[in-house]
Amino acid sequence: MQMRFDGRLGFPGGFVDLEEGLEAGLNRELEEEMGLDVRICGITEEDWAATEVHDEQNFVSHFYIKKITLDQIRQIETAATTAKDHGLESLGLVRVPVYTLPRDKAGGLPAFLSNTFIGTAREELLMGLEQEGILSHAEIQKALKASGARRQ
Ligand SMILES: O=c1[nH]cnc2c1ncn2[C@@H]1O[C@H](COP(=O)(O)OP(=O)(O)O)[C@@H](O)[C@H]1O
Repeated sequence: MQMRFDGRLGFPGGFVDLEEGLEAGLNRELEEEMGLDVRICGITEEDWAATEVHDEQNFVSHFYIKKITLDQIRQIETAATTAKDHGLESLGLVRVPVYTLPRDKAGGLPAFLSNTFIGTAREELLMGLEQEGILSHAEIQKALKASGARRQ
């Protein structure tokens, strides 16, 4: 995820121009915000995961999930600090702790979830973790309970 300019956590992305198309617009935003080399890890239609209509705010959001290797993650993290929007729209990439610290049962993912997220980003994170089999539904519920946050 990334720390946004407004101090909230969210996913890299942004508004897409009608004429450019969804994946092209997303890849443009990923390049601007985190310096993603779209020739190596570009997003395609096959990575689509969910769509949500936001009636009150008058927009539709699309969420994509792409599995990449640890090497690719490292490359992206290294490039991110030289991206066009680094220090402006994006204040840095953030890895998500997907464990709970046994010490206090609230460190790790529960503590991470108690941060402030933009829009439905927390929901999207949890959906992605479950959909990709990284955490079970029960593990997510447990982390949410320990975090004091409620699933929307
Ligand atoms: O990661 C995300 N998940 C879900 N919704 C998001 C995410 N990032 C931004 N949004 C939503 O998209 C809309 C525009 O967000 P943002 O504040 O980034 O654009 P802006 O800077 O052009 O106003 C907001 O309504 C926000 O709630």
